[in-house]
Amino acid sequence: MSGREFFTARTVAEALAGFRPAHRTPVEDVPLDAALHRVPASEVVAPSLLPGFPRSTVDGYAVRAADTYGASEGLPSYLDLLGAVTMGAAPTVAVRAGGCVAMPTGGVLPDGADAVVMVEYTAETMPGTVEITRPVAPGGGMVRADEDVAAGAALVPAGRPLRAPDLGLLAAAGVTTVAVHARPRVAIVSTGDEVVPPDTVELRPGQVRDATASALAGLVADAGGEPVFAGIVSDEPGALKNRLSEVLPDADLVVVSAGSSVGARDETAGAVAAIGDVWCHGLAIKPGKPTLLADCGGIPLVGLPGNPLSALVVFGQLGVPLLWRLAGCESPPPPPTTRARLSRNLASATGRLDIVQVTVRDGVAEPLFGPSALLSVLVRADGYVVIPEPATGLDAGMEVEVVLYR
Ligand SMILES: Nc1nc2c(c(=O)[nH]1)N[C@H]1C(S)=C(S)[C@@H](COP(=O)(O)OP(=O)(O)OC[C@H]3O[C@@H](n4cnc5c(N)ncnc54)[C@H](O)[C@@H]3O)O[C@H]1N2
Ligand code: MOO
Repeated sequence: MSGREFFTARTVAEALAGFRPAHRTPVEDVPLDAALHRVPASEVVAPSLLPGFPRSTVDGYAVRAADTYGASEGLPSYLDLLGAVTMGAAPTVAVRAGGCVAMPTGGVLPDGADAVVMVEYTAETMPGTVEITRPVAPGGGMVRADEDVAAGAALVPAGRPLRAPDLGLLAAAGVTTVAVHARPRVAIVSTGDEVVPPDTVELRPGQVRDATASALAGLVADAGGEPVFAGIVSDEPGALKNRLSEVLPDADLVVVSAGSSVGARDETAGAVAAIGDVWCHGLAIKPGKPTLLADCGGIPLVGLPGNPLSALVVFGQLGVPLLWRLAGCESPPPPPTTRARLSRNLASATGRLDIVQVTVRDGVAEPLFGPSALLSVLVRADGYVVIPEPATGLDAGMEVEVVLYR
């Protein structure tokens, strides 16, 4: 191994801050039913006010608030019933002093009215007269024409993945297509002479089925990307460089797993250096030290460790934020978390980010140990605890934040 070492070890914080290829996916128009979780390329400005008319929020009577001042059960105000508003239609009658108009929830407030008294505080004791037993302030029981969305206001911001209520507000405003960043296409390349496709029935001694590509495709899809399986490349010199040249033109991000350690057959760093600029080779993270980041003519490339567990941990920390950024989102939606007490001490080295898999039961986070060659550790975990770069460890009994898997 002499002479072979990682040539630029960086911290994860440095990588997140410093490895920022400018590439963004192109913008496309999609209909609302395909827009969930997509990232708007620019803010969508409301074409008109919402709700667009002053609107009752209760069943009752539209009034002039001043006509209800001082009203009580003992001393009601008496108002003339001037008519009724019909749902989905313009009022045919206005409210004048001393009068009121029957209102359904969601109806258009008639001219002259500035509030709606709830039906519970009224009584129609005589035909044509309404008794009001509680006062209402101006603006009570109604919303203004521009109270949901004002003129020129943004319906949804740029750069934040669309959520279900966003789709509702866009629909309410009559916006039925939205300009979003295309899903980043992520070319997933596995390497290694021993790695064979998952549908291989009989394994020869030493062969392993490609576990990483399928799992990475799941993480990519979860983060709004489009996984593209780019096959398994042998350790033969030149093979990886050739495959990378083929996949780069159609990719927004390239992910290569294995071959980035310091072993004699580890070809990734050489192949990548031949076609791009290596930003770092070696990252201060456990697991995942043999990570490589490169810029291949503007397209980011992440070289992941061979162990599937390590590959998935690193992709979660670096690949996922990178993927969102490619799609125009700088602050991806945070994963769910929970607070739990740590069951035992955890050691770390200062300057290194540690990701520790845990189970969580009854508020206790129990670390799962085992070499990163064991993918089943990730399957058993409920989530992970981060030991931050400056820390030398975490103490048993401490309350920690567990990032949960969904
Ligand atoms: N002398 C040292 N040896 C190792 C070091 C080190 O620092 N010094 N680091 C270890 C760590 S940590 C890891 S992680 C691995 C990473 O090595 P590579 O990135 O070069 O990956 P490989 O050696 O090719 O593979 C490691 C392991 O993972 C299996 N593998 C690879 N690809 C797949 C796949 N797609 N699906 C399933 N399994 C896969 C492969 O068969 C190996 O067993 O290096 C350590 N060694
Ligand atoms: O860092 Mo390796 O990536 O620990 O398994």
